[in-house]
Amino acid sequence: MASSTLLKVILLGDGGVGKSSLMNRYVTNKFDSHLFHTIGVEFLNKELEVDGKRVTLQIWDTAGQERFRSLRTPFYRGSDCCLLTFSLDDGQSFSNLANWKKEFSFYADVKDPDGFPFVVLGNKLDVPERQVSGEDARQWCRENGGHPYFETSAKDATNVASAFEEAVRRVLASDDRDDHVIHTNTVHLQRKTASSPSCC
Ligand SMILES: Nc1nc2c(ncn2[C@@H]2O[C@H](COP(=O)(O)OP(=O)(O)OP(=O)(O)O)[C@@H](O)[C@H]2O)c(=O)[nH]1
Repeated sequence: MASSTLLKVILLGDGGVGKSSLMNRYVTNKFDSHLFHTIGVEFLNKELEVDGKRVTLQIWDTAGQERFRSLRTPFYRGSDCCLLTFSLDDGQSFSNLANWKKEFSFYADVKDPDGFPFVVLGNKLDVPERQVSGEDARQWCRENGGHPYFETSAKDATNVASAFEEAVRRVLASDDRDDHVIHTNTVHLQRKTASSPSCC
């Protein structure tokens, strides 16, 4: 019987840092330079194999703008991994990482935030006007739980797949629960496409 592990990964970070773009780049390999702000949450599924293990990644993209807070927070529970995202050309989005970690941990009911599989993404690596150095970002990660750090570009696809794969590795390393396993002859997961995202 073919089986796959279902993992829920959630993207958080300020509005405009590139969460939707990262999800779209990873799942559909496309980039849109005129994306609208997300309202609430959307998700796409991606199937992949990591270290010989089949995984169905359910990627949840959330609205980063403060006014959508009450629409996104109900979807944090049950996340296996959280991608804390900021933009390398926006120092404020980096300063806000701690708030995002706190908001996620509260609404997802995470008892030990530093032990949870967070992965930090500094996006828009392709933009020359950089405001956050790699050293500052790595230091923040070291001081806040030792989370892995990736500098990505949704625009030119740099490091996007590596970041999601590392997220999967972190979860698999931290979690052997059997309740993630789905059997493909008993459960049919509908593949979502970028043209018809699920929107809540
Ligand atoms: N140059 C460059 N632009 C990017 C990159 N990623 C996203 N963008 C652009 O940044 C803008 C915002 O991207 P989104 O993906 O909508 O950002 P978001 O974090 O989902 O925003 P919210 O939905 O408001 O939370 C869009 O114009 C994107 O085209 C990147 O890696 N490089």
